Amino acid sequence: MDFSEFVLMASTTRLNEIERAKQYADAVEFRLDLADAGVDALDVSLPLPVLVTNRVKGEGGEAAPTTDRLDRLCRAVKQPTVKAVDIELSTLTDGDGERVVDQAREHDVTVVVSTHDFEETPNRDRLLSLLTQADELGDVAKLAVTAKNRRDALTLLSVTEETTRNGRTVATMAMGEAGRHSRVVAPLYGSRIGYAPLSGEHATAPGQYDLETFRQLYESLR
Ligand SMILES: O=C1C[C@@](O)(C(=O)O)C[C@@H](O)[C@@H]1O
Repeated sequence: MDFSEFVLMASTTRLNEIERAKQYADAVEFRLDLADAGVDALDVSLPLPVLVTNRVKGEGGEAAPTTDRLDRLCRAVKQPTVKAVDIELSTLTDGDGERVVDQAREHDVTVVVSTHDFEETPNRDRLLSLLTQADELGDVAKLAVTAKNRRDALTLLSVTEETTRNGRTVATMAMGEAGRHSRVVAPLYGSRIGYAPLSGEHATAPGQYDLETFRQLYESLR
């Protein structure tokens, strides 16, 4: 997956949902940290390409910050169905996430370098700096922040437009109610990934649209 165009990810913990997701999604985000199944569940052929995420606690996930978390990601990228892997920027700058990137490179798997802020939307300079750092360490620079008001959403959209114009591949979204619309609008400004659960009750982040709604809104806007 090269993310040269927008990719709508069905975000899921259950790979048997893929058949249903196929109707609306371009790919699947498998949330290893939230799933009952382990890496072995990926050892099958699936109808959509998989982005694997093993989100650490503190960035919206359930995985403890152990070497086992990264071992699982390293094993996952060896599965032929896995075409992209998510690793947090903080794991690359303060942790030992580099080996996940090395393993991904070896298996021709795209690296999404992510940052999450569940409290607020940092200022414009900080957003630009996070996206620039992430872009330098991976293939897609991803930023999920919390918008408290429309101005926050606008800041994120503006940063998305600027970084895309400068040739970077980014994925952005504002979590929470005030930023909800940004999930379907950000792709118009260059964001290359949207995340949506098959149904609202299985949301993996605040303010997500369900998959069908996301697809419909996106198609009607673009
Ligand atoms: O990091 C992201 C983005 C996300 O947090 C969102 O806001 O849609 C959803 C997560 O599943 C994914 O790993």
